[in-house]
Amino acid sequence: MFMDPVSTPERTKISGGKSASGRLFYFMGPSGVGKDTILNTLREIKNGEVFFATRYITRPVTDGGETHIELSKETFQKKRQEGFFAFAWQSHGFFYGISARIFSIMDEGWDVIVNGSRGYFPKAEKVFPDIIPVLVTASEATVLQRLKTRGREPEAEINRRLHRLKNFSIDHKSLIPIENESTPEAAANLFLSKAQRKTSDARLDSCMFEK
Ligand SMILES: Nc1ncnc2c1ncn2[C@@H]1O[C@H](COP(=O)(O)OP(=O)(O)O)[C@@H](O)[C@H]1O
Ligand SMILES: O=P(O)(O)OC[C@H]1O[C@H](OP(=O)(O)OP(=O)(O)O)[C@H](O)[C@@H]1O
Repeated sequence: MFMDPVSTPERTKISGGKSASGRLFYFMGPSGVGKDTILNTLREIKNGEVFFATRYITRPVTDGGETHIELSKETFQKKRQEGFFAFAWQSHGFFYGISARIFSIMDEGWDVIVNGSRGYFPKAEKVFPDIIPVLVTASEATVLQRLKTRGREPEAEINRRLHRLKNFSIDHKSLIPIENESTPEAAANLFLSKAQRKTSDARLDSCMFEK
């Protein structure tokens, strides 16, 4: 299935505030740690304006999980060559991409959130040096339980994903670490509090915290 990205409701407009220039938050963390769940919780919080980038993936939409745009491998590679993607990587036997639209969205003043890969992060940082990494973590036991509960992958694939759990260390001056051992709401609010701008033009962030 292919959906026209222009008609995709990626943007969640909540309260009407805009900052001068948008920031790029790059969520990452091991499979099953809860990234999608936290992002869905963030979407539901009605007190901010953020652009959530939809992912283009060669994984069938029928596999469940996040709402992504499914592309065939051929279409993905064609779009990649045409410069359609800001970020593109390969993992778990699939191709993943984030549209280059995020750059014009940020130019318009929107903060952007993408769901990325730890393995790809060094390249993403080269593409956009002001990127703000957000690393979601939980214990191995918690992640294993969550992968089993989600039930999207067979056991062998769950074991492969667990194997990648601790294979990355992210050392970055702007890193926002988010431990997701409590509720998704707690993790989402932790992110919002850490993402608050320190400067006085924090219109977006003050909107985020309006009750
Ligand atoms: N804080 C949490 N508490 C309980 N269950 C969670 C929490 N965060 C995520 N989950 C569950 O864990 C599973 C994996 O979460 P998901 O968001 O798909 O992870 P990821 O996107 O990182 O692979 C899902 O079944 C989800 O409902
Ligand atoms: O380099 P890593 O940090 O290990 O990440 C590899 C890939 O795994 C996750 O995707 P995907 O949505 O397929 O998996 P998940 O839903 O199980 O996290 C993540 O978003 C990356 O695309």
